Amino acid sequence: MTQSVLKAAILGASGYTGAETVRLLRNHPKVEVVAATGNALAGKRLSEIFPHLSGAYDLDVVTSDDVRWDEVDVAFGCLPHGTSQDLIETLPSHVKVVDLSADYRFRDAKAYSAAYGREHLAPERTANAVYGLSELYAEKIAGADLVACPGCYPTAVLLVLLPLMNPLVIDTDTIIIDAKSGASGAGRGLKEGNLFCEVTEGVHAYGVGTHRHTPEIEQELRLMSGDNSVEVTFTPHLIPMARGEMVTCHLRGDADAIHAALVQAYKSQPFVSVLPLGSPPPDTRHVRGTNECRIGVFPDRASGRVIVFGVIDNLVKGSSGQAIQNLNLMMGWDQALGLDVLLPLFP
Ligand SMILES: NC(=O)C1=CN([C@@H]2O[C@H](COP(=O)(O)OP(=O)(O)OC[C@H]3O[C@@H](n4cnc5c(N)ncnc54)[C@H](OP(=O)(O)O)[C@@H]3O)[C@@H](O)[C@H]2O)C=CC1
Ligand SMILES: CC(=O)N[C@@H](CCC(=O)OP(=O)(O)O)C(=O)O
Repeated sequence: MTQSVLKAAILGASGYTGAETVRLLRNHPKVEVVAATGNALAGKRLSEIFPHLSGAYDLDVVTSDDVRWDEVDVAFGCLPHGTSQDLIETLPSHVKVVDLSADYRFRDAKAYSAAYGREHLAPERTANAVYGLSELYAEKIAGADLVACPGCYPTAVLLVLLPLMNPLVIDTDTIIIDAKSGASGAGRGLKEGNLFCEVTEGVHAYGVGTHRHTPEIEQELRLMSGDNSVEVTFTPHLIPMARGEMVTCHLRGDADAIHAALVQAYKSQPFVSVLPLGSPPPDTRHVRGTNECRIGVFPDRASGRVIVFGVIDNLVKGSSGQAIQNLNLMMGWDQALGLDVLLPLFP
């Protein structure tokens, strides 16, 4: 690839993460979006589906069969799990892939099948894909051809927990994670559970004890700690807002040591900030529309536990923003390229 501008196809541009990737790439000086795909919505223009994108790339939404792949350098996979591998496995080998689905997150194809209920088409490819948690795996991401972006919950959870794993500064027997997400985390597809009346004016847990992000989180904690017995209790909740996600991690350890490990891990990172001890807890509105993860550490003197909060925007750091950060790393560019222009939308 010698040209100065990389040509990108957005697979699933008619969905939330696809549209957000298009919006963010409008600011990117080294990437041009040349193709946008959809399924049911193919045949429309992008601005018909998403009027807010009329000032971005107003492309025709086509099916992937109609993309001129010889003109594409990189594909962002913003497709449902399963559909993603079906399509990615057909792409010509010169196309780099940044996948936002779960299809290449598991090193072990059997673990993928157990969590997602289908056989993997390319067990070797998933075994060798790089897990795209940008801050922790930048060296592996650099030069990779296929990067699997973490799920939105695992992104926030692992940014909090991975720096505490090696050296270990918490008790790994008692990790409890309480998580909350806005409804855009479930995608734009029509689902009863996403109807306004099902979401507004209430909060409910879902996937209790069974959520598919639990094995993804445990895979990464086990790899980092070298301890295959690490388990977590992970409970997600749906809350009545469009975007934003908060994870509350209840840990056993020393608050000062936990805070110091997090500060050390992220001291040179542009997109993760660890608040000083004693600051007010972070709020999803402090990172809304940005690629930032903000972390706050609080000792609970009465219980001896430590409570660590992480907040992200699920559509930016939890998906499209991190995907672009990963492309930057893959290409050897500044990881913040095109992403550091964003200030939070508040309130
Ligand atoms: N939403 C979030 O916060 C996050 C999502 N992710 C992951 O990113 C991926 C995309 O999520 P999201 O954008 O929310 O999903 P959406 O449901 O909003 O969008 C899905 C996209 O995939 C297309 N699509 C669906 N079925 C097919 C098919 N059979 N063939 C071709 N295209 C198809 C849709 O096209 P059309 O609408 O035209 O039918 C649409 O463009 C998922 O794997 C999700 O888990 C990851 C992190 C966060
Ligand atoms: C609110 C909501 O429904 N959230 C989704 C998570 C979306 C996500 O980011 O994860 P994946 O990429 O693994 O789909 C869920 O709980 O399944």
